[in-house]
Amino acid sequence: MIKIDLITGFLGSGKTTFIKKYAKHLMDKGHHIGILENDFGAINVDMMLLQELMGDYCDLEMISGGCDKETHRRRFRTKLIAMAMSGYDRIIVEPSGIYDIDEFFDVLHDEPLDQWYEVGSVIAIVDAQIPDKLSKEADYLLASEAADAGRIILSHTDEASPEQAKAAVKHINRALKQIQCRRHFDENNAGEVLMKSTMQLTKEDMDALMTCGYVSEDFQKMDIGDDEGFKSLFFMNMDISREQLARAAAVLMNDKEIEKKCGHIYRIKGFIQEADGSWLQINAIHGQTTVEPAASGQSVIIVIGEHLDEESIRRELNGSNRQ
Ligand SMILES: Nc1nc2c(ncn2[C@@H]2O[C@H](COP(=O)(O)OP(=O)(O)OP(=O)(O)O)[C@@H](O)[C@H]2O)c(=O)[nH]1
Repeated sequence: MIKIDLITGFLGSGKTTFIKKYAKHLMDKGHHIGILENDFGAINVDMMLLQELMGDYCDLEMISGGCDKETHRRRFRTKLIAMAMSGYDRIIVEPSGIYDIDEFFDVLHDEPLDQWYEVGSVIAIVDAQIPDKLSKEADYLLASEAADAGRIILSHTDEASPEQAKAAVKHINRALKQIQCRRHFDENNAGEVLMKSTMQLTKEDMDALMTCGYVSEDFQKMDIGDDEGFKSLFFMNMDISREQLARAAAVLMNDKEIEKKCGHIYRIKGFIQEADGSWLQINAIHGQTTVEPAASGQSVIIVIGEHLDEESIRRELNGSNRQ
């Protein structure tokens, strides 16, 4: 049987960062792995970020999104059928930051996939700096991902205070209660919740994560509709400098007046090209923007959030809202 791992986590929690490390660890152990990027967006930035892993023992596959839930489920299934013939012994699935976890279990329970695959580790990555108040939909995603996880990694703990980390676990428990799930995580127990930055995970941590399994818990489902709430917007070929982008990202994510016009933004990511042709990778979470050189890229800025207004955001990125 091929083992299949699911790595969930809200926008910007650290899934891609974790997968880079986890995949290397699995390859060092002699596994032949496939990474399936299961993204709802039209362009898969994460796929570009994982390119460096590709080689004899690792392949990347992607399900292109921009479709309704049923089509996505069908594409996921078809992809797994093809991947079962490709000689992998372990598959890692990274869904988009907004994901209905049922799709994973339902597809794997159906024939013929149930004959070929067994669920390995279900790992939920939760940002220790998660805001105390989230929308109903965001709380549902948080709880549904935690409910079945074999382990939770509480990421960004290097930036968070111990109180913030405890508050994040309390938040998960509150969200679980809201969906009538009995599962409860102990704020002081390092067993089920690994309180560590994704950058600081050791080989021993990875060994434990490889075998952490999953938990089957019942909870009340919520239908996160295809068109309401969360949205990913793609701004292609923007003529924007790194300074202008950092400024716009800070305003878009922190300014309450701008939020009224543009919507609630959780995440901005993408690439911009410098005048000399080199690429910069942009990552904005918690209203903080980091810009780092990237080996390659595509001229796109992705803005993800709730109730977004595309034109207002475009104007803000162009710096024209305040003129
Ligand atoms: N300080 C700190 N930064 C982190 C940690 N994990 C990830 N990051 C950074 O947070 C940003 C987002 O990380 P990603 O790994 O891209 O997050 P993701 O969950 O794949 O994000 P989405 O693609 O939006 O779903 C990047 O700038 C990472 O370098 C962590 O534990 N600590």
